[in-house]
Amino acid sequence: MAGPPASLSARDVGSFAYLSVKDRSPQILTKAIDTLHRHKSEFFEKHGEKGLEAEKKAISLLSKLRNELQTDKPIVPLVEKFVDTDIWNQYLEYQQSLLNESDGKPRWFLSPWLFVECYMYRRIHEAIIQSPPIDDFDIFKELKDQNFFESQESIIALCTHLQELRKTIEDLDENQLKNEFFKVLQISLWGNKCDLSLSGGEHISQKTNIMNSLEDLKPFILVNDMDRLWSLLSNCKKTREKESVTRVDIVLDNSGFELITDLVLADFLLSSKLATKIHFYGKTIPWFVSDTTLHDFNWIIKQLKHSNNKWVSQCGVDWEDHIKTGRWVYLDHIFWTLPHEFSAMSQVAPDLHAALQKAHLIFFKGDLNYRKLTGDRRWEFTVPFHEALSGFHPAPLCSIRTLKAEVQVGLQPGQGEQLTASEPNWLTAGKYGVFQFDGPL
Ligand SMILES: O=P(O)(O)OC[C@H]1O[C@](O)(CO)[C@@H](O)[C@@H]1O
Ligand SMILES: [Mn+2]
Repeated sequence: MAGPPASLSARDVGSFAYLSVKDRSPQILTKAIDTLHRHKSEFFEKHGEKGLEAEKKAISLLSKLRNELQTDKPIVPLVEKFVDTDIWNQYLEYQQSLLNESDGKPRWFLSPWLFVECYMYRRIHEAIIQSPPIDDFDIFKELKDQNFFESQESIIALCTHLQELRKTIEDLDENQLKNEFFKVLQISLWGNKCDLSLSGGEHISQKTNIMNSLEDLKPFILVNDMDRLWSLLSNCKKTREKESVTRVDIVLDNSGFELITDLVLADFLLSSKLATKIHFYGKTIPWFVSDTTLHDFNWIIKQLKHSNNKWVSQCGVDWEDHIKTGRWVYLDHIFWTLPHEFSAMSQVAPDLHAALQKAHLIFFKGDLNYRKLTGDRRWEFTVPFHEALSGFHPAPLCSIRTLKAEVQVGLQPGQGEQLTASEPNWLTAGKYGVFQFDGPL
């Protein structure tokens, strides 16, 4: 049997992977360096001379990293001891083992894009932890926070919608509840347009009320398995015994506006009783610019709670309560910031895999999760999603993702070709989206 197709890689000159490594990644590193510069006086105030030295050290490490990338140097092992250092270095050896003699060592413009891109963010983290006393500095924090502040109008609209809905939710009939479920799902999907790594760290936020755009955006949903999600969860609700649990896990993506849309979805699942418990998974270290860490998660809920808008602050209060009462649980795991595709999870992180198996449904938010679900490979557009998952089926799962990388499976025959002919960048502009489900019918 033929193996899976080749990985996306910057070795394909002109591909999105190539352009990302060539242009976007150095741009992100430059911004990171600039951020350190701008925080110089803050470091000095906090730590005195030691803070200044640390800032210099981190900048020089990041400049070195940018130079390695731009001159296509071999990928070198991580040096600083951290919980995942050995796993990373083993993975590097594995990548080395895949190469022919003539290719030499894994390199930025040769190796799989998923690997080198994850590696870049892991090296950024290494530069910071090698620079105490500023070793807990989140270099992307201000960008994430800015995205949140700039999306205020849309956040107010979402929180108002949710609070109004909660008042009457008990009175809705099946069909009305289904429609509301579909609305919060679509809000969460389009929330994924707002990541900051696609824009190279340039501001991108949700300035307008997303609620008004849902109808207009429907044609851009290329795979729409929302009905299957409804069947699954409404069935759980109907058949659930009194004290038993329906757990939905959400593998989070970006903080800021997207996180709010995910929390709205999670709140709706509880209020509608489609679920009784939510597990959120975030990142342990700053990742792909805008991804959610525990700090971002707590920060955002606190911000909401202290808002002047009564609906927004009500959301903050309710959500804090969900956490206190254990209906919402935030978890992180080092696996989410490793370079492995998800089909390797049962081997690399059996504990996480076993935890996910206990969910009734898992949502995977965003583009990077989709790339890891499908192994970031050059699949034909019509390959079934189930096949592209390459054996990763811990529980029924659904990718909620706007397309920002050249991988898409599960399309109708001819659909991909037609889009390519009419819109050359349909795979990467974040304009199209999918709800792609895998699980028993
Ligand atoms: O936040 P998301 O949706 O995972 O997107 C991450 C982005 O980073 C990339 O990995 C490229 O750098 C793209 O796949 C995507 O544009
Ligand atoms: Mn992201």
